[in-house]
Amino acid sequence: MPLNKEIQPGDNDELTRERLQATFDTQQMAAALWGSDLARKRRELAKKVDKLTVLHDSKDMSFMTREEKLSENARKVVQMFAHVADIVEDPSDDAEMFHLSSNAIGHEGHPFGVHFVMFIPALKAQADDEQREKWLMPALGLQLIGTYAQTELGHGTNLRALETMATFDKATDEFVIHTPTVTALKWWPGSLGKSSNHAVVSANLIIDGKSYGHHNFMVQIRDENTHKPLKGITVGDIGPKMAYNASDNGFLGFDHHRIPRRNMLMRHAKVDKNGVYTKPPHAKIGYSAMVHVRSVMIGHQGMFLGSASTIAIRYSLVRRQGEIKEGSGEVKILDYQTQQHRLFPQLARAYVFMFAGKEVRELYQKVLSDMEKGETTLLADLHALTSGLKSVVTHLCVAGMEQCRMACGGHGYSRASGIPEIWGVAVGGCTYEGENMVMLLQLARYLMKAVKETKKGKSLGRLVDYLLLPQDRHSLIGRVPQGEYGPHLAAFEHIARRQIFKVADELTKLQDKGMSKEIAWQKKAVELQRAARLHTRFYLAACFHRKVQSVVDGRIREALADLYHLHLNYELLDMVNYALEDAYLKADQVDFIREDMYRLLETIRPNAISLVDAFEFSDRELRSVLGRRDGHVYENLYKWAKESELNRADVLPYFDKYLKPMMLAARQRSNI
Ligand SMILES: CCCCCCCC/C=C\CCCCCCCCCCCCCCCC(=O)SCCNC(=O)CCNC(=O)[C@H](O)C(C)(C)COP(=O)(O)OP(=O)(O)OC[C@H]1O[C@@H](n2cnc3c(N)ncnc32)[C@H](O)[C@@H]1OP(=O)(O)O
Ligand SMILES: Cc1cc2nc3c(=O)[nH]c(=O)nc-3n(C[C@H](O)[C@H](O)[C@H](O)COP(=O)(O)OP(=O)(O)OC[C@H]3O[C@@H](n4cnc5c(N)ncnc54)[C@H](O)[C@@H]3O)c2cc1C
Repeated sequence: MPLNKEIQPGDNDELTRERLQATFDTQQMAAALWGSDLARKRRELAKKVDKLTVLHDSKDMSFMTREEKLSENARKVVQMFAHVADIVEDPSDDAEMFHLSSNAIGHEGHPFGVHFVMFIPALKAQADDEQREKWLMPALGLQLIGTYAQTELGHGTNLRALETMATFDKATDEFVIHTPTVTALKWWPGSLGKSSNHAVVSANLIIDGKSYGHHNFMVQIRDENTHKPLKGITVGDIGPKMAYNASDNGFLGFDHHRIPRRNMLMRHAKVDKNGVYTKPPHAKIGYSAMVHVRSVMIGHQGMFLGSASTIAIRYSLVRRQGEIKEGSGEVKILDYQTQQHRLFPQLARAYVFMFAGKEVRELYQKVLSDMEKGETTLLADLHALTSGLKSVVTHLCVAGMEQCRMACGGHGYSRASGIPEIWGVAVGGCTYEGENMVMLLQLARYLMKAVKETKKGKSLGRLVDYLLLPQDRHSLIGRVPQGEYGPHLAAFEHIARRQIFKVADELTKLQDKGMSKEIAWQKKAVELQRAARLHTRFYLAACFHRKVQSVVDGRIREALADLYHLHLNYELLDMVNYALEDAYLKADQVDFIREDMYRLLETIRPNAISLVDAFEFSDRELRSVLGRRDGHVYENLYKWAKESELNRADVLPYFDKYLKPMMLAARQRSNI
């Protein structure tokens, strides 16, 4: 059977020649990336969105004001829901809906962003059956628009310091929600500023003067008809951000606002009409909406990096600049080793982040179904895994996207490339859902506990089983036949294990000297977050290995294995100091890794375009002139620039108002 190579009439010949070199079928690679069912659904929904003009951007968002962006995306999201039954197979499938939303709306936000990402998951996990009936059904049916209001002006990370109060009033069977200080104002919730009319609000539960810590409450914030804030509620937009400006992130304050007792989400923790409090089965069960987003972020961040890699690699095959051999003509910039070294490792990361995203979602679903039965054993594992992945993946994604931008030279800096907006959205991920450093330290806590168990000969969980294995003193990289990469993966494991035990020992030594546990933790915090990063990077490499092993088609497995081996080499070199510290690797082995990496760059080069085609991002979804599938970049860059609002007239008023008078005056002075 001929291989599918994504060639279409009207494509730039350069790209067609590139595509013809592929050693694999791109649709089969797409199936490996997304899963065959989702890959098919994505392809079909993209075609349908192409035909539905009401879902198309009315103009490029780069040329819009913030209010125009909000209005445009509100229009599109409403149209999207109006046509949803004709476009997707299963509107309750988050993945399918997310891809529809990426195609039709893009990534700059819309009024239902946090509604679907946090508000609904919070209700699913934390509302009891009666409450689900009351709010979840209307929320799914779009009868209300919700947000998740947890962060305050004064505190986002330290949830124990949140100040918003929910004081139980036994006499009226109500909670009084109150914002006692300016720092207690809710700050940041997506779509809160101008769009939402309901919020899941985190507030300190106070009964008879005793605080029970923060819990989640359903609060209606705006009138359903007039959309005006309800009495006792102050709400508004927090202003423009680095990116994500079609979202109205907002502030929210309460002045002794009363809600019924049954508005506390009571699936796990409960308060009865006498003010008797029932504890949840796990203290952090109320954090489940955050864990949900962390788990979905991994794959989505992989998509962002995949988008940037697609843009940069396609453009690098159209752009010619300079000669490698004098007189032989200008080369495609992707033929430079430096360009390949800049881009292919990012492509490999995008692949593994998407694979890890899939694995972590499976674990999340398992934990969620366990939670339904009151079983919470795996919650700590999931929290540790998502905390580490969330932090490492967002950090590497934005670093990788910046490489992609720079790899596009000047045009990468233009919004026409599409990279600045997705970079801006992705970089937010380093902060939202738990600031990265803080979340790494959460994983480090788990790892330190795991060390304690290991010393008793036990494992804390599957993710840390490797801590029980003995440490090898020397790596076998370069000492086994070429083409065997087991020792590379073993090196990731070695580096992670060594750092984890090293910092655990250092903590013990400090405490043995009389230092408190908390101060010792502070003294070793940087080393602890390093341990968490190394553990996560080992997890990612092992995940890539599992994926390659699972692929049945030989051609796909071979092409994926090239990316996997490049990933092993590139990441090991990035962390090589850890392996040199204890002479686990020797200089000749590091040279071996480098040379193998350069070899792999050459091997991957002919497959480069098909490896990015396999993401199957439609042009509508990519929103990039540089990353166009057909490769017709230059004529379209010119067309795009002409759309700039500055080109509406040859002379703009500011010239007559400021510059002309200044120049006239200068000329007059020089004539005197
Ligand atoms: C229109 C159609 C659309 C369709 C859409 C379809 C669906 C699409 C789906 C998803 C899309 C997803 C994203 C897509 C990307 C798009 C781009 C833009 C989107 C923007 C959206 C942004 C949303 C962002 C929202 C937010 O940011 S909400 C606020 C988040 N806030 C935080 O994360 C706060 C961080 N802080 C904390 O979590 C905690 O305070 C802390 C740091 C963990 C410490 O907590 P605490 O003080 O309470 O605990 P400790 O004392 O430190 O620890 C005690 C023990 O508890 C353990 N622990 C802590 N947390 C947990 C947990 N969650 N689970 C389990 N255990 C936990 C901890 O480990 C300690 O254990 P111990 O054993 O060591 O004692
Ligand atoms: C785009 C975007 C969307 C958001 N959407 C929402 C939303 O819908 N709902 C919502 O409730 N919130 C939302 N947020 C808020 C977000 O969750 C918080 O900003 C985030 O959790 C970080 O908290 P912070 O702002 O308090 O940072 P801070 O904690 O003030 O972080 C500042 C610095 O202090 C360090 N630091 C803080 N604590 C520690 C510690 N214990 N140990 C070591 N270092 C520490 C951090 O590492 C960081 O370097 C959003 C934020 C963004 C950017």
